[in-house]
Amino acid sequence: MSERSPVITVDGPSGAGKGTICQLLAQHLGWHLLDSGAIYRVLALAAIHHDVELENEEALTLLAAHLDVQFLTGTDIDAIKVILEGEDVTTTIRTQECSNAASKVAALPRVREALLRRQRAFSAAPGLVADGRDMGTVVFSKAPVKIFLTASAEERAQRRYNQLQDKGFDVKIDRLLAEIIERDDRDINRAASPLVPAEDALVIDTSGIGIEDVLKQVLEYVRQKITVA
Ligand SMILES: Nc1ncnc2c1ncn2[C@@H]1O[C@H](COP(=O)(O)OP(=O)(O)OP(=O)(O)O)[C@@H](O)[C@H]1O
Ligand SMILES: Nc1ccn([C@@H]2O[C@H](COP(=O)(O)O)[C@@H](O)[C@H]2O)c(=O)n1
Repeated sequence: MSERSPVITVDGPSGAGKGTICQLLAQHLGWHLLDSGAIYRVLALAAIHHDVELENEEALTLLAAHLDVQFLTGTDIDAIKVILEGEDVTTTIRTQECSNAASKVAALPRVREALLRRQRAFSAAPGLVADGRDMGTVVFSKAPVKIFLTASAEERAQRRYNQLQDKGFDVKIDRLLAEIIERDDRDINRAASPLVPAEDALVIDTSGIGIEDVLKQVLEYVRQKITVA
């Protein structure tokens, strides 16, 4: 990691608003963006494509070390394309199947280890906004600004429901809530890099707080901690 490039880490459970806030923050600051969850999602999809079992740590570690993935940024930071082995998988990696598979492969310590260098390589001038579960605790543990976003499971399920309904998907909120609880449980209780706020992170419970107000709180905190434009 380049010592001169500051990193803002944003961790938290699924649906807490990390992706939304990280994109707005990176856009506002003109910084790079790391969506680390996308890397785990791509690995899970590669495993499915290559018939690798999601519990096979050895094979998955090898796959992770040689993962042929590209993140293509156009003029717009919110239009990042994800390319796996030459195929555009931007939409496919967002399916529920990939979400669940990602949280299974992410529980394996050697897989996480194999992806560390790839994630740290995103750190570059003028700065990086890093979105994930262990950005502040492990990947960028020396980051000068650490934020942990959370919200009740019910509110996160409702947000996901609204998001999927807007996209025309027919979904059941009970099923979304059950999947969120199951994924939280796996992420929080795994031995390797569990989902937990860094000791020096600002924790923001976004339940009942709109996106603009969360962004305002985050920006105020960033300005308290480091000098930014
Ligand atoms: N504070 C908020 N209030 C209401 N809706 C929100 C808020 N933050 C985010 N959302 C909405 O909730 C949905 C999920 O947000 P987002 O994708 O940013 O979550 P996430 O934490 O990145 O989840 P994941 O880890 O699963 O990718 C989006 O539709 C987003 O617009
Ligand atoms: N730093 C990270 C990021 C993600 N994960 C795992 O991947 C799953 C998908 O992540 P999204 O942020 O895209 O929803 C997530 O449930 C985690 O299991 C991780 O372990 N570490």
